[in-house]
This record gives sequence, C-alpha cells and structure tokens, in this order.
Amino acid sequence: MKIAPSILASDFSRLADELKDIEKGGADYVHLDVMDGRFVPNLTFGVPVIQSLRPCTKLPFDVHLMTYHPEAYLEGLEAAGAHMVSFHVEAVPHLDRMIHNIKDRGIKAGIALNPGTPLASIEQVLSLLDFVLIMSVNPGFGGQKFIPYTLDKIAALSAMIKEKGLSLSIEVDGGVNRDNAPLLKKAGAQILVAGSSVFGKEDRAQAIRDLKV
Ligand SMILES: O=C(CO)[C@@H](O)[C@H](O)COP(=O)(O)O
Ligand SMILES: [Fe+2]
Repeated sequence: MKIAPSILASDFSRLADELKDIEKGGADYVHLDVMDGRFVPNLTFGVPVIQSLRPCTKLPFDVHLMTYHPEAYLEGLEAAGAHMVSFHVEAVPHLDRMIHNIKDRGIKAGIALNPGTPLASIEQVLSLLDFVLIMSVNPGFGGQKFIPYTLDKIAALSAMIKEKGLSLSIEVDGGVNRDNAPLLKKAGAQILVAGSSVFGKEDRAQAIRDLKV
C-alpha cells in the first residue's frame, strides 16, 4: 500500500517542515488539493505554492484538481514537476482530450469521481488512465467521515480493471484511517490519501505505518 498524505491537514505556516516530516516518516507521495472555490465550496492554493514547495522534498507530487477548467493549471504543474494529476469527471466535458493533455506532458493522468458519480462515467477512457481517484467523502474539506458505500465502488472498479486486463492504480481519498485501511486494501485500493489521520497525529511515521496495511 502506498500512502499519500494530504497537506490540507498540515500546518500551512510550516509547509516545508511538514513535508520533511512525512518524507522522513515513510510517505510515498505528497497529495496536494487544489480547490477553486467554485467546483467545491472551499479555496486552497494553486500553482505558485506548488512550485515553491518543489525544492522542499524529494517526494513525488500527486495533484488533485478540484476545479473547473483544470486544463488551465497543467502548464504550471508541468513546470512544478508534478508526478501525477487527477481532475474531476464532473468538471470536464472532454475527458479524452484532457487525459492526453496531461500525458503528453509526461505526467501520470487520473480521473477523480465524487461518491455519487457512477463508474460508467469513465469506462470508455479507463484504458487511457494511469489511475482513478475514488472520493470517499464529498470533496472540499478535510476531516470528514468516510462514506461506507464507496467500498463497493472500489471493489467494482477493481473487478472492471481486471476484466479489461488493465493495470491502472486505484487511489482512495477522504476519511481514510487505520480502521478502514484494511477494508480499502481488500476492496482493491493501492494508494491511500490521508490528511487528518497523518497530520493530525504527533508521530507521523507511526501514523503512516498504521495505514500501510
Ligand atoms: O480531496 C480531499 C478533500 O476534498 C482530501 O484529499 C482531503 O484532504 C483528505 O483529508 P482527510 O479526509 O484524510 O482528513
Ligand atoms: Fe484530495
């Protein structure tokens, strides 16, 4: 299991130190939640902050775009050395074009799905994707409660991927903790995003170990 701590739950006044702490603690990626205050009812940070964080850690950047017009961020994210970028299927009418736009820049492409959005919305483009991000809370805020029915969705996606003979990864985001991590693994998740369950703990290394089921 790979762990991607979300800096949304970190101390924004000490971002460089927070990144060093999770790198030392065994994180696999840094999850960066970009919110535009329109697609979701919250506003976080954009490309300039992500670019300024790049020299602070060796960890690969996993950028989750909760925005309309996510294509507008790609040039800056490419310059910031983003490793993987996900955008929301609910925000983009041209999935095929957007996936190629990401991959042509040498960035791994993922689509994020809100809890209520069916898997059928991405079935046609599944073979083009490097990963799918299943939201297990409604996007916009950290610290929310995990929505249990998303476990079935993860299992169904995992079966769909196998049936099609594909090898993309399943990432899960929202309310992930040490209690549901084993269930998420069993359902087929390979990357767990964790905000409060890592940054909310004093000992980040232990928190990351607890999630590495
Ligand atoms: O994308 C989002 C929220 O919209 C997440 O990445 C959160 O930042 C996860 O935080 P926790 O639910 O783990 O506290
Ligand atoms: Fe996220």
